[in-house]
Amino acid sequence: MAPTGINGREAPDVQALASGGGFMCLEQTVTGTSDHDFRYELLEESAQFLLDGTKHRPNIAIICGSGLGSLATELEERDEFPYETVPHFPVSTVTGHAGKMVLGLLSGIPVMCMQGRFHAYEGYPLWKVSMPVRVMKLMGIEQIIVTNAAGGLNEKYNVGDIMFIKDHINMQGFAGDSPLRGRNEERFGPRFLCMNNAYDKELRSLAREAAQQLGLMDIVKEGVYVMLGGPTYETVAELRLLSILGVDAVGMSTVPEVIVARHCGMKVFAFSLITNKCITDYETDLEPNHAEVIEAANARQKDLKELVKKIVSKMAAK
Ligand SMILES: O=P(O)(O)O[C@H]1O[C@H](CO)[C@@H](O)[C@H]1O
Ligand code: HPA
Repeated sequence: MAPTGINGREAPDVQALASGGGFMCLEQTVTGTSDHDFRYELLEESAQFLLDGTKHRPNIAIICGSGLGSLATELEERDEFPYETVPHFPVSTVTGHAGKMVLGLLSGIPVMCMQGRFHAYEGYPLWKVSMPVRVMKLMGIEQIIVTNAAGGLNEKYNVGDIMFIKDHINMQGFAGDSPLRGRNEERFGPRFLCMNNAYDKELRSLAREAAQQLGLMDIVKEGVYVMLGGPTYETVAELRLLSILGVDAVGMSTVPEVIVARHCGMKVFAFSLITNKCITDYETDLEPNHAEVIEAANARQKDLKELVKKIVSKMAAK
């Protein structure tokens, strides 16, 4: 019988781990927070399951943020895979995140959409939040569009603005956490990863071109995103601090996905839809809430769909 470990779980085979038999963080195993989903072979199983269920072979993926999932409904000849049916996948628990992988054609171009993402505040470790990105890589994805809903901290931003992300501040990284924490999987990428060009300049320039052609440039901004752990919105003091740090938009996602995408060599374009203005003074009764986030996302739905379609066409043509 296998020896029983912490919390009645099977004790980790430390020797196998040390010799590379399993790709999980030893500490996660010992603390009982890993359920072994991190192993390369299991990610291959998720990827193979999706490939077996569709004829589409996309090179481009889109992660849909809060309220932005209807982008996936634009896909033609859709194949949909609820997360609970995909081997080794976590499930989405947040309103505005349908929880499906959708493959199909966007303006005739094969794409893959994550209609709903995973967040750290749902209880997932960062590696699990971002594991679908590795599954995408194993399916052939080379370019990814990461979208989110975010609070506008830059005073010049209005609700409904679209901020192309040019850089981020990885707050979790400051505190010692990372989706890449643990033994490095060389089959995906290097142990030490540079992040100074994480957001691809060429893709951003294509996106600007697309926005220009659609007459959207007056609502397009370019700025710095920060991910906080959530699920609380920020205090006034926290927002004032972030403002001093040079943050333009505040959210609770995206950064782990971008880190993992860059680790495995994908090109990244990302944008935030500004769904609310961050409240930086004490003299107000206004309070941010998720309903307004979804409402603002719905209001900008049409423009976003057009923009993403055009960007995808340009990405496919380059
Ligand atoms: O980042 P996405 O998933 O778009 O969602 C944003 O909206 C939610 C808060 O209203 C948080 O989940 C935040 O991260
Ligand atoms: N703060 C953090 N996350 C968010 C916000 C916000 O104001 N709006 C949408 N997601």
